[in-house]
Amino acid sequence: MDVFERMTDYDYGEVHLKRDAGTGLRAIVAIHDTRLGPALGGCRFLSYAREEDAVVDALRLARGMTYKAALAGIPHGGGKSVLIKPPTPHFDRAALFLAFGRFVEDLGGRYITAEDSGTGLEDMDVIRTVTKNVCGVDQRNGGSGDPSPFTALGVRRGIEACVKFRLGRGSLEGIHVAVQGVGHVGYHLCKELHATGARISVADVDPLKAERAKREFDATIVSLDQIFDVECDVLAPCALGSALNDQTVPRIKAGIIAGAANNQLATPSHGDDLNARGILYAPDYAINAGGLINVALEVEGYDVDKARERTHKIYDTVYEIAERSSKTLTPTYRVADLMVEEKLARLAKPSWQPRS
Ligand SMILES: NC(=O)c1ccc[n+]([C@@H]2O[C@H](COP(=O)([O-])OP(=O)(O)OC[C@H]3O[C@@H](n4cnc5c(N)ncnc54)[C@H](O)[C@@H]3O)[C@@H](O)[C@H]2O)c1
Repeated sequence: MDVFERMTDYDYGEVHLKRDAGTGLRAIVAIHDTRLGPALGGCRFLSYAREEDAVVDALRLARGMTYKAALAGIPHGGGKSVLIKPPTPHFDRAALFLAFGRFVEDLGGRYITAEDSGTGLEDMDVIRTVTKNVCGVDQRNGGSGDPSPFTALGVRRGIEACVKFRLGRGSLEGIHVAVQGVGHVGYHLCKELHATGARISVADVDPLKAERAKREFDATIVSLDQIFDVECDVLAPCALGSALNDQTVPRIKAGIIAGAANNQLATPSHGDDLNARGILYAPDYAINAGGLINVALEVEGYDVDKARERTHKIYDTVYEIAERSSKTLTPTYRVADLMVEEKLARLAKPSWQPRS
C-alpha cells in the first residue's frame, strides 16, 4: 500500500502508526487538521481484512471530524484512531488499551481520543490512567455520559430550522415526521418531537423498539421499506449510512430530510438529486453534531448547561445552510463543505501546538 498516495488523496499531513509486540497493539492515528485546536475523534477497535482498509478508514473518518467540529464551532481539529483487533481471541484488552493510551500521550496533546465503534467507557477509563487526552470517560470521573440525548436535541433543533425555512412555521406542532431507526438517537428524537406536538411515524428492524415508540409517543409503525413512502413533512434517517440512494431518493414524499445518521448520502450525486427535486436536506454532519459538542466539553471541564446551550445553536447553522443553498442554488451538502473550507482558509494561525 502506498501510504503517502492515500494521504494525498485525503489531503493529509500527519498519520502516526504504532506497533506494540507485547500487547498485540497495531494502531493508526490520523490527524487531519489542527488549525482550530487539537484533533478530536473516536477510537475504533475492529477487525479488518486488510491493513490498508484500516488506514483508509482512519483517514476518511478523521477528515469528517474536521468538518463536523469546524461547522459546530468546536475548538478542535479532526482526528481518528483505528486499532486493528488482534486475530486471536486471547489478548489482554486492558493491557492493549493501556499501550494505546501511552501512544496517545506520546503525541503530546495533538490528538484527543474518545469512544467509537468497538470501544466503550471501560476502555476510555483505562486510557485515562496514562493520559488526560481522552474524552467519553465515565460520568463518575467527570465524563459527559451518553451522547445520544444531545445528538437528538440537535436534530430536533435542525428540524425546527428546516421547518421554519421551508414552511414558515415556528413550531413543530402538527408537523409529521417519519423516523427511520428508533435506537439510541431515534428514541430520544421521538421524545423531543412528541413534546413539541409533532406527529410521528417510525420503522425499525427491531419490532420492540418500534413498539416502544408507539406506546410512549403515540407513533404510527410502518414497515422498513414504507418509511420512504410516508406522506410526511420531514424524513429523519436515524439508522445506518447510505439511506439516501438510487432506490429511495425518487420515492421520498417529504419536503425536508433531517436526521441523525452519519453518511446519509450514498454518493454526493444523491445530494444533487435531492436538490433538483426541491427537497431540503440538512447535511448529516451539521445536524448530528450534538453528541460531539457534548463530549468535547470534557476537554474544558464538563458542564451540562453549556452542552445544551451550544447544541441549540445547531438551529442557526442549519438555517444558514438552507438560506445560502437557496440564494446560491447550491446543494446543501456542498454549502456545508464550503462553509467549513472558508472558515479554515481564513485561519492565519499555524497548527495548534501544546502549551509549553
Ligand atoms: N449516538 C450518537 O450520539 C450519534 C451521534 C452522531 C451520529 N450518530 C449516527 O446516528 C445513527 C443512529 O445512531 P444510534 O446511536 O441511535 O444507533 P443505534 O444502533 O442505537 O440505533 C440504530 C437503530 O436503527 C435500527 N435500524 C437498523 N437498520 C434499520 C433499517 N434498515 N430500517 C430501520 N431501522 C433500522 C436499529 O435496529 C437501531 O434501533 C448512526 O448512523 C450513528 O452513526 C449517532
